[in-house]
Amino acid sequence: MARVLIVEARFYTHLNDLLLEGARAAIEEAGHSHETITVPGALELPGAIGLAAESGRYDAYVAIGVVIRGETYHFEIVAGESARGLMALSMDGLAIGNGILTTENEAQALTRAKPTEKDKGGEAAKAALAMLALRERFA
Ligand SMILES: Nc1c(NC[C@H](O)[C@H](O)[C@H](O)CO)[nH]c(=O)[nH]c1=O
Ligand SMILES: CC(=O)[C@@H](O)COP(=O)(O)O
Repeated sequence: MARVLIVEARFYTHLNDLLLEGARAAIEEAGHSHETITVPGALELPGAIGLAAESGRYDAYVAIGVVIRGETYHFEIVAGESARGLMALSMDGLAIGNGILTTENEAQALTRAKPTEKDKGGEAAKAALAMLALRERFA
């Protein structure tokens, strides 16, 4: 049984709850265990996963968050840098699924967060487990 850490950036509570529902369902359906920690925003997700990875307690990681464009360039920073940070950790060999929504508006985020619609939380969890299986194949 794999130990999966879900790291959520709780910036939009109702959207995160939907993403978490999908991610947890996917992990449980695959027969693995999970726990969840919370950080303030998407920019903190890569750092939190990096810290957790140093503990050696987890086999895979799912990043959950929602970044919705506002009035300034900050969207590009938050969306781009959180993704870049996760990619860097993945290239270091961590099994990570990216469930950070980056959307123009809340309606786009909602349809992607709902497990009954695009289920991006579940998709990210499945991606993390796929990368874990791949790592075990090459071990
Ligand atoms: N605007 C959004 C943010 N911004 C906050 C940053 O992620 C970060 O927590 C802050 O800059 C302090 O370091 N975060 C999101 O997750 N979603 C947003 O839409
Ligand atoms: C993605 C963001 O950082 C955004 O929500 C912040 O909004 P604004 O650009 O209007 O400050």
